[in-house]
Amino acid sequence: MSAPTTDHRDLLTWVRQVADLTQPDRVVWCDGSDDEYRRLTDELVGTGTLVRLNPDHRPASFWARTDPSDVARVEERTFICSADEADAGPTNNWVAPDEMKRTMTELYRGAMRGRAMYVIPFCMGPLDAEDPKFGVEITDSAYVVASMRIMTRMGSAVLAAMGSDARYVRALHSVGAPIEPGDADVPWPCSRTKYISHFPESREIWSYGSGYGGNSLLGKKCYALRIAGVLARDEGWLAEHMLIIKVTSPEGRVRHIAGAFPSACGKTNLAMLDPVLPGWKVETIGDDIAWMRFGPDGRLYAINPEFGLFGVAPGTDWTTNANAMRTLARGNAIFTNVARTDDGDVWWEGMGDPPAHLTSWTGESWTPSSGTPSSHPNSRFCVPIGQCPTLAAEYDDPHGVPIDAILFGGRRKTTVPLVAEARDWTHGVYLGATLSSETTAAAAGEVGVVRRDPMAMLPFIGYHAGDYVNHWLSLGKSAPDAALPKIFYVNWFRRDDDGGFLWPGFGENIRVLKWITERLDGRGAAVESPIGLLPPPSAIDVTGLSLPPGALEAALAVDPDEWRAELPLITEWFERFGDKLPAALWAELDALRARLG
Ligand SMILES: Nc1nc2c(ncn2[C@@H]2O[C@H](COP(=O)(O)OP(=O)(O)OP(=O)(O)O)[C@@H](O)[C@H]2O)c(=O)[nH]1
Ligand SMILES: O=C([O-])CC(=O)C(=O)O
Ligand SMILES: [Mn+2]
Repeated sequence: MSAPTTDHRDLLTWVRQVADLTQPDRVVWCDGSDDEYRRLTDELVGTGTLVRLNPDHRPASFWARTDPSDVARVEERTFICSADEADAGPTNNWVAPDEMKRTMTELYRGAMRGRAMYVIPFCMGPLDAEDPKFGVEITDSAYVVASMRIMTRMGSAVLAAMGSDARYVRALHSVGAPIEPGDADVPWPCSRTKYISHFPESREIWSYGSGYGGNSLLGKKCYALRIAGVLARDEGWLAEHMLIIKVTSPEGRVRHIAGAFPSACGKTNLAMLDPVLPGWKVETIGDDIAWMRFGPDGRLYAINPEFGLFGVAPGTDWTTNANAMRTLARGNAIFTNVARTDDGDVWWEGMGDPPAHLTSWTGESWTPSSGTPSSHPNSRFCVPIGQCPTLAAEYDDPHGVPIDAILFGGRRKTTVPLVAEARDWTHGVYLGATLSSETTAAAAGEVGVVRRDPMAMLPFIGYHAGDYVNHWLSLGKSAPDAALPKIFYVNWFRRDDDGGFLWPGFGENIRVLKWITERLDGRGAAVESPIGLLPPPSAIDVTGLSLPPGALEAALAVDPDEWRAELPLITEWFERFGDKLPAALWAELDALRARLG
């Protein structure tokens, strides 16, 4: 941590203006060094925000508990403040930019009193990219600085690369909890008033009141999806909520697959898949965000703009996601809202049998008979992606990897089969635009409610959702058909009558990926169905898998009655887009209705 070593005038001016407004005790320019990280985490241990875990179990790792009101993204308090209200569309909250800035300026006034104000220069994607995507986050949270160091490329090297005039996204964050003279700080400062605001025209992010990941690590959803999405629309590329993997067959055939699933619906797990089929290899490139642009050969190339993993803890175990467990075993992790064992390790639901005693995410003594989960369902681990044993060598390549297939997936108990293939790009965009999923604990609000979530981007589209699906359609026209990725629709979460999962998921998902790669190779059997091309059950390799009789058939089934019941829901969804809904998507819906009879 040092004085600014930059002559970037615009940045220096902005930092001074923010300090004048927010009145911090001191301004700290973050250099991203190990020393700085050690100092910050020591301070956080001092304030009780972090608890150091037992280094025998978890080297250089920490346990954090949030305020119980500050545990997830707050979609109700997230705003797209475009100049024109119409540009925010039917799926976003909108407030006029001037009005939002007036309101939030008053909230920021004096908001950092008694605190340090940290300046974090960061870059989304490799620094040696042709057009590096810089940002600077100003925050009064040391937890945010420590987390941003794991999640982004940040510090002195970024500031140097920005030179004196690089364009950057201004990302301002305050927990909104000034410390008045004589008052003590609390372990998790935050405010009841929360705003997560985006100004797409000026490429600014203003966040207030929350310290939780998606609301405060502004390089992630706010920049890499909502602001980058607007840039992508204007510049002809895609900023998507997708994992990226490299899949190698036993014959050595390499395929790259991107997949969009809503929050807490399986991206991190698929990104780190440990294949059960012999000879198959899956390597990780990204687990949450993909930036994709067409290369000179007409193919779509994807990079992961992030530097770390911010994964859902519950359900993560040696049996479900051994690679995540291996990544975490190397240490350097921050665990938020999980439970702590008496000997200084972490535990969460899904990690085998519970220990006899824990300290729960709310800080209370917990035993298996407590009757409540020990960890919050949206508890998270934050860890450098470089520690992932399956990280692909291509991860750092600024040109990215050519995408062969795109998966759209949701969490549906019924209706949606294990896998279906789109007939063509337009049909695939239709499948993405009508994607539905049950809500999860990743966002504040009710859990388990089916909602439409276009391309798993509902909370992250920074402009009109109709323009967004149109952008997808028009990109399909800009490349030769043969070069476009094939699109598939998947659902790992279908249930049987007793409520159990019909498909075992996790490492077994390689069986579905195998069929997908066979389809890419022009092999692999497929049968027509009203919703797309389906594998006959015999086309899924179930060697070594014992499923209950009829389970695979049930997982793959398309029930016309269930799909007829979807039609009015899809119609209602499309009507929300008004005249922005591309005619081609209405035509797809009409064709589906006709096929269902
Ligand atoms: N049954 C089943 N559950 C799964 C599967 N994959 C993931 N899950 C569970 O779904 C939850 C969320 O999975 P993640 O992989 O963390 O989801 P994500 O899409 O990365 O979530 P975000 O980080 O919020 O974007 C975890 O509890 C997983 O254990 C699967 O194939 N089958
Ligand atoms: O953004 C967050 O807070 C966590 C996350 O990855 C998601 O919700 O999709
Ligand atoms: Mn994830």
